[in-house]
Amino acid sequence: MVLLNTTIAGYEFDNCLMNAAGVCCYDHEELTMVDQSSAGTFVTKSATKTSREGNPLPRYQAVPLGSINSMGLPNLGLDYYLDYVRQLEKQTKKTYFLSMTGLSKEETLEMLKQVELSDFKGMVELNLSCPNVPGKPQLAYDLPTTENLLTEVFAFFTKPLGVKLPPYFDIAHFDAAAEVYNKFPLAFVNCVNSIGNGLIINDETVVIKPKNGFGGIGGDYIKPTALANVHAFYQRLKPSIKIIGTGGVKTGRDVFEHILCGASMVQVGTALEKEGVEIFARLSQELTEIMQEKGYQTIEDFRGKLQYLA
Ligand SMILES: O=C1NC(=O)NC(C(=O)O)N1
Repeated sequence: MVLLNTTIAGYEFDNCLMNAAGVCCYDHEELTMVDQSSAGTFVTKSATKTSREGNPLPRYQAVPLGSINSMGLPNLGLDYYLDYVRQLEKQTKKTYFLSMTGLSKEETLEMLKQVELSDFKGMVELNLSCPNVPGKPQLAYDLPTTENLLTEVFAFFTKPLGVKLPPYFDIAHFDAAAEVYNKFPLAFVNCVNSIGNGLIINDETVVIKPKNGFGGIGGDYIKPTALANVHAFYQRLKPSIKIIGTGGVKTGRDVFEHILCGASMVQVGTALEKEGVEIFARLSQELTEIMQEKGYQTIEDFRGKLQYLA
């Protein structure tokens, strides 16, 4: 009997699959679709203190090998998502993820203080990596500022909290970033957000309007980078900090590889946008078949057990 359950920060999930923030999670309708699918849970669209329109359209384009987006954090505001999840928590034992990101340190701290004072029972995914707000850098590429923020966060925040990270590309950066994250009681790190500021061209024109076409890249293009970030942090972080793997997942084999690299949970973005929530049942079935073939009962039988060449 194969089981796809997983645990993060003492919270049990009956399935190790969920949406990636930003995909199928903008409003009650989309969140309900994920909640009622085979996914183990959902994460909300990254919330800011107040609702945001986001960037001008067209701001998302699917392409054969993935996607490009420069949404610009369109969302309905923290209260909308917090109230919705708190209502759901009254009806079920499931643990949900609330994604958020302030456009300033003050805004981030203010939102987290509001969550801390609420009866929210789930986990926070603090997005430190949005590449698409013009003029705003991907915070987690600035490690001193990130360390300063997390120091102020954990001075008061006691609920489970993880961070959504951008992809790093240099071993020295994996080392330096892990050194920072290991200083904090993080529940998880989520590797990776889209690869920021890519460019996709159709004939002679960019395909999205914001930032002259520059946008975050997802899908097949980013799986090698996503797997490397999952494994690099799995190798470097203290065991209490779990890894969520995101990036390039569209088959059960992709899920298997993320877990092999060390992921305890796997999020689906671009492929979910393309296929809809039925993808979770398909991925679960495909992963189950792979595990059965290999004689694995649970994901712990192979999580992190990527083999190297002698
Ligand atoms: O963190 C984010 N990553 C993305 O790729 N896009 C969204 C956005 O633009 O809102 N945010």
